[in-house]
Amino acid sequence: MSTQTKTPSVISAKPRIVVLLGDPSGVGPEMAVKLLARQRNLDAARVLLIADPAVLAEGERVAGVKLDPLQVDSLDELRFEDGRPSLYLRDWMEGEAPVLGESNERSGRASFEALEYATVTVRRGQADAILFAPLNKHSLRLGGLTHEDELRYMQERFAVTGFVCEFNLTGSLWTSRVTSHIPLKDVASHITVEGVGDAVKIIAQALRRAGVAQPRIAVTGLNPHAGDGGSIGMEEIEIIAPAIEKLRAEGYDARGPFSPDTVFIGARRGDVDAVVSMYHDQGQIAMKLMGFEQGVTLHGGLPVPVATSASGSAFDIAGKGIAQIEGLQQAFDLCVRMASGGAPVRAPTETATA
Ligand SMILES: NC(=O)C1=CN([C@@H]2O[C@H](COP(=O)(O)OP(=O)(O)OC[C@H]3O[C@@H](n4cnc5c(N)ncnc54)[C@H](O)[C@@H]3O)[C@@H](O)[C@H]2O)C=CC1
Ligand SMILES: NCC(=O)COP(=O)(O)O
Repeated sequence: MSTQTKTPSVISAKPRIVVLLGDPSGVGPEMAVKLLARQRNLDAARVLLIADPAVLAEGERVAGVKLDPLQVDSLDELRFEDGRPSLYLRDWMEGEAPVLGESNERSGRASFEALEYATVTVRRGQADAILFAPLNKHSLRLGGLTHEDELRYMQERFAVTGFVCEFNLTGSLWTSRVTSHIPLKDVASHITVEGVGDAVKIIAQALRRAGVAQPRIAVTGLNPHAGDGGSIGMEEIEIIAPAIEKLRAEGYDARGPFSPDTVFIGARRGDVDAVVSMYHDQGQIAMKLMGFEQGVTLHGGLPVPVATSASGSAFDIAGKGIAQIEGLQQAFDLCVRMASGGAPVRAPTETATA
């Protein structure tokens, strides 16, 4: 990898995006290298890649591409050149090449440390957005994460006290969820009027910023067939319907509760702009079936855009060089648009995801 300094060209006010390689044992490094090998991405933003050298080398080997970064020795000396990624190396793997295709503590620690550095650059005012290639939550836990997930970790690092929530986007359809990465057995006890309200309000606000003046939001039930009039559970009658009523009284176009298995039929038709689900898989199974390859996860409620692909660490294909990057590309494009300010946070096309 060359670290030669090229003659600097004029630096524009392009957004500064921190890019992370994701879990070293998965497809993340390969995906990130493939992404940064696309010159148009380097022309669209000022990219700071924060990486372990052994992980980057492995990503380059698998992707079959060598990057030409501008190496910076410390964040105090951070600088950018047009059309070229800046690279800040940290030796988290202690010189060891990643073991591919499994969760392990070393990879988890490296992913976790990278995440921390990314939040530091934002807190220092050196980055406008964060894009990470797929992480692996089990590895993160082995590496020291004690939070529910990376979003709740970043929430703490950014001192955000309000509600945060993953948005999953496929085409022009958005989803948010009342609960996220918690065991299914705990979901019901976390469904509250306030929680439903938060999940609707956060996505309504994001959609308004994206140019949808009065977002139409479908809310799912918790139980099969949305409880079927109370015969399969009472959460719809006692919690979700009252939450929707309250939201409507406050001016939100919230609708439902709808049967979780069929709500996406109308949503796919364009009947609503967003679906708020009660738990992860109610939304994600539908969304991933509709557009796994282009899917994006945006971390709502943080001070800067933080995005990643809807696809994960894919241990089963790590090292094979076949990982697709369309979702990560869409996530990168979304970071560029959002961090550029003013540009609508919308899907660029119906099939693509933002
Ligand atoms: N962007 C992120 O950070 C995400 C991380 N995850 C994490 O990833 C881990 C594994 O999650 P799973 O649910 O097993 O899903 P996964 O997305 O890693 O894999 C599901 C299936 O899709 C295929 N696949 C995934 N990415 C692909 C790509 N880029 N190109 C071609 N095929 C691909 C895999 O080979 C596998 O058959 C978990 O720890 C999860 O938390 C999951 C989703 C997003
Ligand atoms: N934080 C990224 C992430 O968890 C993406 O996966 P998903 O839970 O939204 O499917």
